[in-house]
Amino acid sequence: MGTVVESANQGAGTLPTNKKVTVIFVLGGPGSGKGTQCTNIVENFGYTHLSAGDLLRAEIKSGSENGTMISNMIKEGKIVPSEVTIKLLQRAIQENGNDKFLIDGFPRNEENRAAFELVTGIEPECVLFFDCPEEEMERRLLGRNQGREDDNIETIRKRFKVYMESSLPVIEYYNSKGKVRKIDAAKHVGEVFEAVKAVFAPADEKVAA
Ligand SMILES: Nc1ncnc2c1ncn2[C@@H]1O[C@H](COP(=O)(O)OP(=O)(O)O)[C@@H](O)[C@H]1O
Ligand SMILES: Nc1ccn([C@@H]2O[C@H](COP(=O)(O)OP(=O)(O)O)[C@@H](O)[C@H]2O)c(=O)n1
Ligand SMILES: [Mg+2]
Repeated sequence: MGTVVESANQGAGTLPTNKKVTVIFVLGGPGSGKGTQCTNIVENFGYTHLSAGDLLRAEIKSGSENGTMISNMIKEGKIVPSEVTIKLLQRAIQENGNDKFLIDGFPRNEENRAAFELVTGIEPECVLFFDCPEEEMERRLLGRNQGREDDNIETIRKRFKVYMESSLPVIEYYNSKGKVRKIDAAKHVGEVFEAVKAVFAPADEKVAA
């Protein structure tokens, strides 16, 4: 299995402004620990973290004309139309000085995936997939305490259904292209990060460590 560093030229894409970037998609069910591990990766490997959910929540707060629509979709656990989310991601990439991005919680369905590829021309370097049993994800979401309107049991069930029906096929698509790095996300945060590090660190560094 190639590491991120070994295959550094495969994941590049060029945005309309000609900015060349490397992108890793960070996927997994709601509550699998995507955001938590992205924070660790940022601290250790110099990536910039872009959470699609965070960008959508910021868009609601900014008083955007799409705010009510986005808010209603999130409360129902539905996936916001790609056009909206991709614009936010593109803007965030272009405004940032970094050229290495973790895109967390996107693409969440086939429409997200195909539209992003078409609009940005970016192919992900690889896909980090946090695999976690539903009952553990449910426990984590109910204990998250971030005041999120979608972290209630009714919406959580809807999000799990959307994940199974719409998001897992995207992971399967990338798996068939050999891009998925599957991580057992049911373990403690530190243990999960050890597995994440193995994806990022080149083989020679692993031997030296
Ligand atoms: N490995 C873990 N074990 C236990 N709790 C975790 C773990 N990873 C994250 N959490 C907690 O679970 C909740 C969901 O994690 P988060 O990173 O927000 O997941 P996601 O972005 O995939 O929804 C948070 O309260 C977080 O602190
Ligand atoms: N690509 C995306 C990502 C999130 N979202 C919406 O934002 C919600 C929260 O996403 P999130 O990534 O912050 O949620 P977690 O998986 O981190 O719990 C999702 O349930 C969707 O309603 C979306 O519509 N499209
Ligand atoms: Mg998250």
